[in-house]
Amino acid sequence: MVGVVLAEDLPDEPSEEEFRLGLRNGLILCNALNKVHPGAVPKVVVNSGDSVLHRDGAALSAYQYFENVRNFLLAVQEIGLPIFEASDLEQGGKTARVVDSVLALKSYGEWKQMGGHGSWKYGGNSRPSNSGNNFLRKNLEPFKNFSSRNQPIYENEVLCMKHNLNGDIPIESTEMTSSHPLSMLVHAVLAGKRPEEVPLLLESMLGKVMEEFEHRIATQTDLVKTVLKGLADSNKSFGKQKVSIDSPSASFEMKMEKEENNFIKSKKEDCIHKNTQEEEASKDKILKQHKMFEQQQRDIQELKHTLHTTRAGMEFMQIKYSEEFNKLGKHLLSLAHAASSYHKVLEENRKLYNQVQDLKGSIRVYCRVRPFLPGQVSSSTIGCIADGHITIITPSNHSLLPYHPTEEVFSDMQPLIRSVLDGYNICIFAYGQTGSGKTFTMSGPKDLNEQTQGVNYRALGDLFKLSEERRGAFYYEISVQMIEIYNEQKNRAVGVTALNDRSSRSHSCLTVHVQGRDMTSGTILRGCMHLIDLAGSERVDKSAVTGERLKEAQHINKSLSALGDVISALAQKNSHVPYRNSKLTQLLQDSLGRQAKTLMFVHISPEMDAIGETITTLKFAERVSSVELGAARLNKESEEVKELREQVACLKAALARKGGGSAHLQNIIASPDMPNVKTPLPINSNHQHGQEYVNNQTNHRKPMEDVGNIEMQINPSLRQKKPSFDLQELLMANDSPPWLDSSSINFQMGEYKETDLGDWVDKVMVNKYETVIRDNNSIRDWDGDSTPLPDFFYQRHVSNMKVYPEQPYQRNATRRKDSHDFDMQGNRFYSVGIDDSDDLDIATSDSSEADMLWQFNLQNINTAVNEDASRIKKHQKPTKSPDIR
Ligand SMILES: Nc1ncnc2c1ncn2[C@@H]1O[C@H](COP(=O)(O)OP(=O)(O)OP(=O)(O)O)[C@@H](O)[C@H]1O
Repeated sequence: MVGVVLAEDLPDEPSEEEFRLGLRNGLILCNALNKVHPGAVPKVVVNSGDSVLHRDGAALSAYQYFENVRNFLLAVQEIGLPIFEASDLEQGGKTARVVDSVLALKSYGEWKQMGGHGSWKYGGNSRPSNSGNNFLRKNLEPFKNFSSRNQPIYENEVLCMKHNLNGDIPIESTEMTSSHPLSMLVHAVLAGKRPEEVPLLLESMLGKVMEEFEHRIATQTDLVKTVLKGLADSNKSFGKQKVSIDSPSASFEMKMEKEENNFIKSKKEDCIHKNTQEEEASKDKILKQHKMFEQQQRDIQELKHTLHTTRAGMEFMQIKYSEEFNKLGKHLLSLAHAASSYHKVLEENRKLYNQVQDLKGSIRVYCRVRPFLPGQVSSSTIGCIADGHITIITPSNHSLLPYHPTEEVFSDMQPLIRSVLDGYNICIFAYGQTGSGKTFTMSGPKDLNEQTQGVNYRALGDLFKLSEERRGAFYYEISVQMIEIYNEQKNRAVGVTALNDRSSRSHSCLTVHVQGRDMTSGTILRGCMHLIDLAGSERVDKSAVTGERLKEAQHINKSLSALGDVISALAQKNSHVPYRNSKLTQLLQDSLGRQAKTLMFVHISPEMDAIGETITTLKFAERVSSVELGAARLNKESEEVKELREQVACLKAALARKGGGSAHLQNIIASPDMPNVKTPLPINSNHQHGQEYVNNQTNHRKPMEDVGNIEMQINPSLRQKKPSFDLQELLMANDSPPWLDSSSINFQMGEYKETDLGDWVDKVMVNKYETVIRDNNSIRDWDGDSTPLPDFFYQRHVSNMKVYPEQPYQRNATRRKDSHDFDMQGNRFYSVGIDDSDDLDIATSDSSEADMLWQFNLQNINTAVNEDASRIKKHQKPTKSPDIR
């Protein structure tokens, strides 16, 4: 209410002592009273000096101190509010009375603020009363203890009291000075009474007073007991309270005790509340800890479960691991085995590599001199063979050459033969005049035994042996095919000539196909080796042959000439190598050239009368040895080849569904001219079987008279059934050109069937077949049915194929110097010109060219071919030369 007084204010929550000290100078009290009742204290004394006021009041003058408190008390008294004694503001005073007075003042102020309606009542210990008659003055005794100035006040009060009560009462002023209020009350009651009434009045009054006191004491006692009991019940933990009710005389003290009890109670309640809160907090904490504990238990269970699962998994993994480990061990073992085998192969290849380097760039040429035959007594023309030079000596000199058995010869060429297993194409052929020992080298003598075995046997034996050694690193399939080219046909023939009673009249071709699969990498290696025992070159006049023999000789010489041409073209690095000029060179195409390793055995005879042939042969050998072929190519199977194989398989399957002519086509597909297609010849890879096969083949070599074709030669009608593919015959048999008329093809194929040609398929058959494919984009069976071809086959095979004419066409074409490639483009044929005017001169200087002429009008046939084929029917009727047939 009063705000800050003298720069100091009471604290917000002052202690009792602070409260007392704050009120001690009376400034707050006076100001507060003035606020409530303006002008109640007209003059409030404020410290005039500069000294700072202290709560202990040391700086205050007694005057100031007393004046304010006195004025306050007087004013309050005037209003009718409960008062206190000035000493209550001193240390040890009863502050409860001060508090009561202040609270009464506060209540009074609030009542006035509300308008002051009605009578103001205060619920404190003292009840103010506006009634002057009922007013009980307070004991002002304490003021007497102050300065002398107290006396006037006291006196004034007494006077005032006298005046107020009853001035008429004849009471002595000294009695009126009785300090006890009760005396004043008594005086007031007794005033004006008669003396005889006083005892009764006093008795009655005292009785009532006693009643009232007793009643109040009882009430207060009950109240205190109730409170104490409640406190004791609710706060046993705080100990017993010592409550004294021995002083029922002081209501203020009781009130204060009550307040104190209330305060204590509230404090205790606060403590209880605080404890309760702490307990609740503790409970919450425990609850949380319990929940956390439970959660941890669950987590532990989960972890245990996970651990169990993981352990089981680990055990399972361990088992699996040990199994895998065992498997791996086995696998490693096999790999180690394969690796060791592979290393062996590598080692071997390394050795071979040097030999390959030796061979690189040239055809290896061996020269073998046949020794004199038993019974022959003659001087050798061969003087010395050393350092690549062969000395031919004159008859006057004689020389004895060291004899080299076939075993020794073979060991020298063995690495070359072995390279077929590494995917190289090999060509070994024996060249030489008749009787010079070609067959002896390649196959062996008549009385064959292990020592006299020729190169063929030894090569096959070695290949099988080597493939067996490489087992584990490589898997080999070895196939063998035997072909003999007689008069540019299918056949083997031997006959008696003047120079050799067992003269080979055909070229014998033993071909070994090898397919090896690298067990480690899966790479496919393909190699093929031709072992060729050529028919003997001879001077026609010397061999004294006529008729068929002469013709044979001419064919032989011509094919050897073609071989010479190929060699020559290779030597000159011509872009075109005339492989197609003979069956022999066609057959050797993939093994005689820039992709293969070639070895030629040149055989010469030691006889003096063979010196001419010997020199010719050696010149040919010299020519051959000068050929540079370059590095041989390794035949590794690429993806494309794999695809081709699959396509061929598809094709075969498609043909198989059609039946009939599929077998023929399979033969065609499997022919040596089909690149990278495995031959269908069923050769067992077993060594023994292979040898037996070759033995059988050798055993089947019979004198010319014994073979069927000789018989057929004797009987021309039979001969015509052979698939000679004589154009003249064909044209006579069929009006329309064979490549345009399916019937002619059927005829040819039918003829083909009859001859039972085995695995060898004439190129012309392929050509004719291709024609059909090209024309109709389908495969036509012999009976005319057609099977649609897959596009890929057409694109990959047919479109890349060239057509090679049948031999009669070539023979007619040989008359021309110009040459043309045969091609399938536009369904037209172009003649292959063979410039063979010198062919026969190469190997057979005195061959009769007239005998080689074919009585066929080349101009006519070319015209017919290049123009409308149908016109051939009408206009082309070639005449047959009587010299030929
Ligand atoms: N190196 C040799 N050692 C012993 N005899 C040999 C030798 N070479 C060849 N002969 C014998 O010479 C004869 C003729 O040999 P071979 O038949 O092998 O000759 P060729 O060149 O094949 O003849 P053709 O070309 O006429 O077939 C045979 O009796 C053969 O045994």
